[in-house]
Amino acid sequence: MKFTIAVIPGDGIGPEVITQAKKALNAVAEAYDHIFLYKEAQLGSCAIDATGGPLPKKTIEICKKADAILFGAVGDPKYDNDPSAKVRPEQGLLQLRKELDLFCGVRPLKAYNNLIANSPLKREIIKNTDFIIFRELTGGIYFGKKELSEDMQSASDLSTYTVDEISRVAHLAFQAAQKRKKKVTLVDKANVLETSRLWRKTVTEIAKEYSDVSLEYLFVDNAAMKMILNPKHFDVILTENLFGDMISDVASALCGSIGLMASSSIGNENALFEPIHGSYNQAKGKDIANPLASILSAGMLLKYLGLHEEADAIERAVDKSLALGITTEDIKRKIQSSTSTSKVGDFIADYITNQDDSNMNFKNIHMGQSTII
Ligand SMILES: NC(=O)c1ccc[n+]([C@@H]2O[C@H](COP(=O)([O-])OP(=O)(O)OC[C@H]3O[C@@H](n4cnc5c(N)ncnc54)[C@H](O)[C@@H]3O)[C@@H](O)[C@H]2O)c1
Ligand SMILES: CC(C)[C@H](C(=O)O)[C@@H](O)C(=O)O
Ligand SMILES: [Mg+2]
Repeated sequence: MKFTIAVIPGDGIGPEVITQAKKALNAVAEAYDHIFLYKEAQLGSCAIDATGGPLPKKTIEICKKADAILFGAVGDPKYDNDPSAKVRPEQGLLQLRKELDLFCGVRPLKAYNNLIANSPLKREIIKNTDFIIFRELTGGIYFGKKELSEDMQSASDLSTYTVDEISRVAHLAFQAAQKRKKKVTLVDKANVLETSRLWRKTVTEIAKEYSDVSLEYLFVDNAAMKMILNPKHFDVILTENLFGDMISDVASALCGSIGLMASSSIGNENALFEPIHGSYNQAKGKDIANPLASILSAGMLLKYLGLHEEADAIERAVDKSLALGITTEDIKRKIQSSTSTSKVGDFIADYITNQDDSNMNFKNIHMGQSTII
């Protein structure tokens, strides 16, 4: 089959990790006889440099025409460290989410058996953790009116939610729970925020349509604590935009590194796939960033296109790289040395091509100073 994929490498480590995800997609294309046509587009700091704005019109056009979008990361310290900058790279990503109405952020977290020792949590606490965050992505405080007073002595960000905005993401969360352990945890701050109370009321009503799914409520501060003390408590977490951003980074740390956590941003017409991490500019160009979150995002993209077997091939290759310890430094095992971003990508692509490891020459895969055999 033939698919057009919009590819937005973005800033910092974005291009490096997206190169590895494309290697995996190319290996899938070859092994399963598909054609992936890549249309590259700019977004973020690189787009500001090239066009003056973070989201060129051309990028929107390319994304709208594509079957799916693969995205790296945005952000640059020159904007992070300048609170008065009016144009910012992140605005490009937020505008794209809004423009394409990508209202549902899906962020799965699974504890890999081969990485249990890399978790900051005790083995018995992290083992078998498997939950998924449904994060509302186009509403709330991210998109409300922002104001800075003329004397610059006060500022405000407005958070607004409508019943419709809450309902559409809630339905997707309940439907996902029906295929999993049948439990939705609504994470909010209903003891303080009016928007959270609207979330509770709306989600409680919707839950009646899913009698096979149980609904529980947790305040976000308690949820963050529980995620560390007892992550197995969770199945599907449903939450608003800002809380979803925060708890997904907390979740990513549980399995050992944010460099492992993939995501999709789903709308009715389009879908974008991206690692949840940022542009990690300290690592830019060093070939040390973990590419697995991007590679796994490419796997989610394949599932979205209906290519389930192909997505499984990516997941198997990732599992194998973890089993063999062919990993970047953020998840290396104590007794092993790490390898580079590009070598991890090469391994994954080779493994997909060969479908197993019997034809592979591991001697080519250098583990820092040593080789793995
Ligand atoms: N979706 C996005 O594009 C996105 C997400 C988060 C942050 N940002 C932007 O990225 C820039 C940097 O933000 P930040 O430092 O807060 O977050 P970050 O995710 O870029 O990095 C935080 C830390 O996570 C680790 N990390 C991140 N990606 C990794 C990878 N692939 N492999 C190994 N370790 C990894 C590193 O230890 C890093 O110091 C900012 O400009 C921010 O706005 C963009
Ligand atoms: C870059 C930023 C706008 C973005 C967000 O806050 O949504 C990021 O942190 C994420 O998690 O995708
Ligand atoms: Mg984030």
